[in-house]
Amino acid sequence: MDRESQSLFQVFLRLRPAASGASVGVGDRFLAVEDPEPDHSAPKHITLNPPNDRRRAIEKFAFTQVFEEDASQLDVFHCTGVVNLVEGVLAPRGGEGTDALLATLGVTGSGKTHTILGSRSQRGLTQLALDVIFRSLGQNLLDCSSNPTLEHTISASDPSEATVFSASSFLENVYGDMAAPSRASSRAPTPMIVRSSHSSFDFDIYSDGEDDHLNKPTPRQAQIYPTGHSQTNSPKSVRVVCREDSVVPQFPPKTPLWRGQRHHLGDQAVFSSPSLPRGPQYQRVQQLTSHSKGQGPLKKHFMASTASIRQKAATKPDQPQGESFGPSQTPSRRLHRTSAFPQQPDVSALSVSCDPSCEYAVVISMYEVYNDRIFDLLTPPVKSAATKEYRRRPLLFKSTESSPDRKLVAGLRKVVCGSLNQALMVLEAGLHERRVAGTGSNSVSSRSHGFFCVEVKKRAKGSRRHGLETPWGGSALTIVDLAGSERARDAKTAGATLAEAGKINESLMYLGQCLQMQSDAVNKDKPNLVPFRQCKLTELLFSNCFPSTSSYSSSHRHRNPQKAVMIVTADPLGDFNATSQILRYSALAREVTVPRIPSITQTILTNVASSPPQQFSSPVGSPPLHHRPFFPPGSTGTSANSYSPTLSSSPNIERTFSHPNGSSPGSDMHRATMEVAAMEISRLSEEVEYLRQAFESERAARYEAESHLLSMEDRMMELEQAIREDCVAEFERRLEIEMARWRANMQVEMERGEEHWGRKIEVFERGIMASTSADTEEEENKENVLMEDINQENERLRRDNDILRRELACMSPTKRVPLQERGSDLSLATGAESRTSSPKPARNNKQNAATDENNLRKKLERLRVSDDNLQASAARNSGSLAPSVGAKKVRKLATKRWDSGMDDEDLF
Ligand SMILES: Nc1ncnc2c1ncn2[C@@H]1O[C@H](COP(=O)(O)OP(=O)(O)OP(=O)(O)O)[C@@H](O)[C@H]1O
Repeated sequence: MDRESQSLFQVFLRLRPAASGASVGVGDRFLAVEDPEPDHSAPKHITLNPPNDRRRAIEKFAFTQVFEEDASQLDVFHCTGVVNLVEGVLAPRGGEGTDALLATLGVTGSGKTHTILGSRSQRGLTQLALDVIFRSLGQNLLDCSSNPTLEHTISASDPSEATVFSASSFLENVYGDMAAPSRASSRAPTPMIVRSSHSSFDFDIYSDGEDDHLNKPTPRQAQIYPTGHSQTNSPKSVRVVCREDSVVPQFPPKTPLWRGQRHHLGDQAVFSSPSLPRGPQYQRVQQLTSHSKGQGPLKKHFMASTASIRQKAATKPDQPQGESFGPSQTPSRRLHRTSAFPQQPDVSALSVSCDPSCEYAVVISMYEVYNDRIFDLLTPPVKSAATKEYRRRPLLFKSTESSPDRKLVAGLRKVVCGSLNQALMVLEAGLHERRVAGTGSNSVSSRSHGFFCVEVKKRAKGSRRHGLETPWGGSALTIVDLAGSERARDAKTAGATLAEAGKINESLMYLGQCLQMQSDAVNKDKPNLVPFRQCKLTELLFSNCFPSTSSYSSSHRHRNPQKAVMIVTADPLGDFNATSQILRYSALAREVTVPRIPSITQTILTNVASSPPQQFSSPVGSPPLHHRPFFPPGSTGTSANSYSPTLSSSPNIERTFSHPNGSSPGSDMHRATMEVAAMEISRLSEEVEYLRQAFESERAARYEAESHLLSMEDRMMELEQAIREDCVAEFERRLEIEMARWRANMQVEMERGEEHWGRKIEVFERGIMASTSADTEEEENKENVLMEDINQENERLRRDNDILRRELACMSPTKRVPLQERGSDLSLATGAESRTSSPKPARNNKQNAATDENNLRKKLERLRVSDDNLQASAARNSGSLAPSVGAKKVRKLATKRWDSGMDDEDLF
């Protein structure tokens, strides 16, 4: 058995064409395809020349086959043996069939999705495989519309706890789901206008479905990509949109295409070998598909147009690149009309045999592996009550009761399709849910590993006739579009998209380990210990690769290990490091050659007159080996031409050395051995020299790095110091500000307090004043009463005075009544009356007058005394608080008294 057939995967390499308008060779093309070996029509080997670094090793890789840039979708379809895979699944010769896996692997933007799902005008391997399957099944295919119990019976015999739908009910549900637009979370629309995030102008690229249009660069485009780099590799993150994106016909059509429709069934058993040699047949295929050769990298596969319709964050100029839109931002759901699906390449001439004694059913399911979890793409997300976000439930990859020996994705939604169109529409619906985002490397970059499963169920015909439903068996073709590895720097991803990229790269790393282990195992005849349980992706890809060893297997039907094909895609003008890494772990064989400059060894070698052809064989896929000197292309000297190393067709690489002149082996064996030894010594010493130089340069680089590290540490310390000082200064400045503010506040508070107390004192004073004035008023009232009394007394006395004066004036000395007889006022009055009524004798008149005078004086004296008393009592009453008022009154009284006194004196 040859080594290639022992591999778990056949590995093909497909090179992506350069961006349209780019001239090959202008950019740094680092990958060269070796000419096919004489016994092979197609190339199998490539050489990887590190750009701009002649000291790096030149690596050679072997693949099952290499597809150059001009290979069409049909070439890839034929030569990768998809038809073989389909045949294995249909099992025309009876039995359960063989599961098949077809996957693409590569750096982001290298053309994986293009290969698997095609472009707007070219179908991908998925559509072609589906076409062949439906065409091949023909009349043996059952449809839910004609077999109402089909759905039920498939569901009953499905081992994976799946929910089975008929295509018509599923599509009606999906396309009639009015809530879908608001919740579809994975794909946002691509705007018609594409803006370069680094340029100030709009950059519009429209596709009208014609390849030529796509391939012609606009003047602006040519300006942006003058050196031939593809857009997808451009750091300018240009988004490519298609005109049809904005004019996608309304769906569903008025007459649903799936109702009562059966696809045209091609003739049976027209089987074409997928392994077309590169002879006339290959040429014919190339001629047939020559129209598709102009595919440029600007084309989108037709599903990608859906993706672009719902393109996410990075396509919006104002959105941070790579970020996903929320569900609410997703506009209406627009899916393609089946007539809008591309029809080319045409595989109507192809079909494979199916088992004529069996009836078949095609069941489709889709899921994606995102962040190492499996999500069903055909089950709509459910709105979470807590977060109000649409979420999908992750599914388990496990053994179920019905499949104890085999792990399956449990709980998927599966759709029974009766025609190619139905299958394409289900595929479209599933892709609609798949996560994509625009990154700096690819405008429609897959952010998850997408799995498209076509289960071909099979059972013996006529089992229903006897009322017994035989359970369905069968196999599946799984088509996988892996997410691309990417470098965050190039992809310019951030946030969630960056985290996604981390998970993608991690799962691809595990996949790489598995692939490397399998190639090591094949090359070294070691047991196949592939560590595929490290992540979901590798589990899904590898767990069916091995024959079942479970104890259950005896009681269950035997399953063949799956047949697997991996198509590695690479852009020869893309990122060298990322591409070489993928090639390293995916290649079936690898050889590393240390480059050397022609030296004295060559001279020795050229002087060797003759040497027998020598064959050296070395295992490949092992850690880098240093083989015989390899003369890089372009190096001078005959030896470069003489020793052109080639990788053999087998994964085991062999190097054959032959003399250009084809001269016969030397007669002297010893001499030949010595020459070979000399060659080897020379080579080894050159290698030693090279390694010494490499070591020296590495050491110098290390010193440089260390000194750089030290200076960086110093710089860090300085920076830290500066930052600390800045912090202190800032702290002090703020403290100062705070203190000033505190002081100002304090001042304000104090003023407020003073004002407050001032107001309180004022109120208190007003209270005191109010009480004082009340007292004063009372005193005044009392004084007024006294004054009134005094005034009355004065008035009375004045009257008395007047009376007395009148009496004095009117009275003759003889008739005058002596004053002493009037002891009191009353007696005065009565005396006056009595004097008027009884006159006295004249002899006593003088004496009486003198007495009267004395009486009057005494009386006046008494009055004066009574005034003093009044004054004293007034002073007593007024108290200490109003002495001035008392004094004033006293002075007033005194004035009155003296006025009265004057009056009295005037009287005398
Ligand atoms: N063989 C090809 N012929 C023409 N165009 C191609 C080819 N391969 C890739 N392209 C173009 O290159 C661009 C990127 O390709 P694609 O989306 O398939 O990359 P990818 O590897 O799937 O990227 P990712 O991993 O980010 O999803 C697309 O515009 C596609 O049309």
